[in-house]
Order: sequence, then structure tokens, then C-alpha cells
Amino acid sequence: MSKDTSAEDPWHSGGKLHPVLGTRDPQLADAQRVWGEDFEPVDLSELEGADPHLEDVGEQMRRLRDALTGIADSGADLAEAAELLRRAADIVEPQSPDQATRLASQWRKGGPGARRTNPVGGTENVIAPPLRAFGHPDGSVSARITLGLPYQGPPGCVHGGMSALMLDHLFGFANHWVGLRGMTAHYEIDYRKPTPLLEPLDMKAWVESHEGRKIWVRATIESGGELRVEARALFISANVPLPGRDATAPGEER
Ligand SMILES: CCCCC/C=C\C/C=C\C/C=C\C/C=C\CCCC(=O)SCCNC(=O)CCNC(=O)[C@H](O)C(C)(C)COP(=O)(O)OP(=O)(O)OC[C@H]1O[C@@H](n2cnc3c(N)ncnc32)[C@H](O)[C@@H]1OP(=O)(O)O
Repeated sequence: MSKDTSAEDPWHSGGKLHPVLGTRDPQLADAQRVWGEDFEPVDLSELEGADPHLEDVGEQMRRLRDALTGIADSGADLAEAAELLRRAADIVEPQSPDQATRLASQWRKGGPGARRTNPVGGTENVIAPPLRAFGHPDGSVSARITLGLPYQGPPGCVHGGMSALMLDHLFGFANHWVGLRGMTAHYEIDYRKPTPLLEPLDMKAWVESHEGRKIWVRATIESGGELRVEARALFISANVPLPGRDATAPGEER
């Protein structure tokens, strides 16, 4: 029988989590305008105050990411920016512990897990689309996001892999919102209509059914009131070893 590790373990945590402190939340007001004042974000783990400089670096890098994409034929002079960025990298790189150390530190007991850095919505991950999920009383979760040029696939459209990535992540939230968790085992996706860049996308995910270790989830992406993507997946409740923990850590349990 597994012991309850939920209080100390970011991978095993269940139930309602708490907001990430110190994180800017530009999407909450927008989402509440769309879905009503009572829609709450799916709470994330309460983290000790983020380093404001780290948040700021992330924000400046996202500004650059968005400003750089497609700039090539504009005549912009980037020489000074390149030099400043080289200096910034020269400052940060020597201070950054090796990746194995940073990985383990994310998964320490009571630590943040990968929430700050995951590739969907991680505020400290500059490649992450800024997805913010909201939990609904009916057990579903939703997110509204507008993606820019860095996420382009077909002309003017969202790359299908981005849609798949965001929905897979939203499945994780859908599980979590109803107290389940698992690994994606099987994932099927139908792209019904092109998904536009630069226009709001409304995503929804929910647990359809679950039995034993199997959790079936569904999700959709709509834009302009039209269905663009629908997906279904099977999650299997499973544990994975946590980086930096010894072999008797909860990752071994099932
Ligand atoms: C993710 C939770 C995070 C928690 C953090 C907490 C709070 C954060 C808040 C919210 C969370 C938000 C976001 C979460 C982030 C991301 C979500 C994305 C999730 C992923 O990014 S995840 C990575 C990709 N994922 C993998 O990397 C899995 C690799 N894989 C395996 O690790 C194994 O494959 C495993 C463990 C899946 C099963 O292995 P196993 O040995 O434990 O079990 P076994 O094979 O016996 O299967 C048992 C029964 O499932 C059936 N079954 C199995 N596979 C099937 C398939 N494909 N199709 C149809 N049926 C299948 C069997 O047929 C059998 O059925 P039956 O019992 O009826 O015979």
C-alpha cells in the first residue's frame, strides 16, 4: 500500500493546489471576461516567492522571442542586441549549476516540480506558450490563449504539434482537477479545421471515464466558435522515479 506522499511531493500531489506566488497573471482577467467572474484558475503549487530577476529575465526573453520571429526582411539592425545578449549569457552561464543538479533541485521534497519550467505555461521557460488553465465546477478545465509567430506551422496557422502539446498538458490538468494523475499512454488527435495564429483559441479538456489505472480524457480547441481540433487520450496511473531521490523514494511505488 502506498503511503500518502501528497503533502511533500510535487509529482504525487492531489487535490486543490495553491496559486504560484509572485507570478504575473495577465490571462486571468481575460478568461474571467469570457467565462464569468467565478471561473478560478486551476491552482498550481504554492511556491516560495520566485526570484523577481529570474521572472524578469524570462519576460524580457519572451519579448525578444516574439519580436525576433520573422524579423529577417525588416532591415532591423541587431548588432547591439547581439552584443548585449552575449554579455547576458556570459553573466548567467557560469552561475548556472549543471543540468543534473538543477533537475534534482526541482524535484526536492516540497519543491516546485517542473511547474515553473515546463514547456507549456512554465513562466521560467522561454519557449513555453503562456497557457493558463482554469478549473470548472463540472470537472472540466479550460484555457484561452492566442499564439504568435513562434508557433506557426502552415501559413498563418498554429503548428499541429503545438496543439497536441498544449492539449496533452491540459489533459494533465483535467486529471489533476478531479484528483487523478497518470502518464499519457495513447493519444489520438483530429485536426478538423486550420487553427489560426493571432486569434484567441478556446481549449477544453475533461476526464470522460476512469476505471482502475485507466483514465480516458477528451479535449477540444475552438476558435471563432468553430471546432478546430479534437483529441482523446488514455492515461495510465503510474509513478516515475523522481530525479535526485534514492531508490526507495515514492517513484518506486505504485
Ligand atoms: C502528470 C502529472 C503531474 C503531476 C503534477 C502535479 C500537479 C500539477 C498540476 C497539474 C498537472 C498539469 C500538467 C501535467 C503535465 C503533463 C501532462 C503530460 C503527460 C506526459 O507527457 S506523460 C509522458 C509520455 N508518456 C510516457 O512516457 C508513458 C510511457 N509508457 C509507460 O511508462 C508505460 O507504458 C505505462 C506506465 C503507460 C503503462 O505501463 P505499465 O507497465 O505500468 O502498465 P501496462 O503496460 O501493464 O498497462 C496497464 C493497462 O493499460 C493498458 N495500456 C497500456 N498502454 C496502452 C496503450 N498505449 N494503449 C491502450 N492500452 C494501453 C494495458 O493494456 C493494460 O490494460 P489491462 O490491465 O486491461 O491489461
